[in-house]
Amino acid sequence: MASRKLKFVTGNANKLREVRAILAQSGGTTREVATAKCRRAAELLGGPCITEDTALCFEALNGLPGPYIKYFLKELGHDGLNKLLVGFPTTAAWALCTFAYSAGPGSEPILFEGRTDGHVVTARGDGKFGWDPIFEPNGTGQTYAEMTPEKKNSLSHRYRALSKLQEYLSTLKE
Ligand SMILES: O=P(O)(O)OP(=O)(O)OP(=O)(O)OC[C@H]1O[C@@H](n2cnc3c(O)ncnc32)[C@H](O)[C@@H]1O
Ligand SMILES: [Mg+2]
Repeated sequence: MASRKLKFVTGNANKLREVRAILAQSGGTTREVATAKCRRAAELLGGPCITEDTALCFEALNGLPGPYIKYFLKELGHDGLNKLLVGFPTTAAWALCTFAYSAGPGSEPILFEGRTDGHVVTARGDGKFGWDPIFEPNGTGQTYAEMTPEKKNSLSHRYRALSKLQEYLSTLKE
């Protein structure tokens, strides 16, 4: 199957420089992890599939733990993740969700990213899901764990990525 590389068309070198910088910031590694997972899933399934990866990125640590958050959370817990940032000038962080769609084995996965910006805080709320208690999206005054599911799903990294995926899938149906 022909690979479908997406091309950014511009005659403006400044646009290109800024788009490159912003994409690099959103994590080359995150996209590599998401692409590899989806490619492998499509091979194993022998058909089209969707996978999802979630990263939690600390500004003070240049985006780490990023896609490795699962292991950091497991080993350090909510408290340990807060302690990681002691001594740094900022607790700013962003949650990044990457959906990957593959049309089937050998077909290059297409990625859909959603980002929500916020801060890492001392755990608050009823934490049933991962790092929800320690992530407070900007302007909400609540951690993900303190929000109703409806509220989280109206502003979350996952909601934003899924909107893009949904839009793409709706164009395939035509
Ligand atoms: O099989 P997969 O889909 O990979 O599921 P996973 O649990 O391994 O998930 P990831 O590899 O994406 O790792 C992300 C980590 O972040 C956690 N996580 C993912 N989405 C989250 C969210 O919306 N709120 C809080 N924690 C989340 C999740 O529990 C993992 O510990
Ligand atoms: Mg995983």
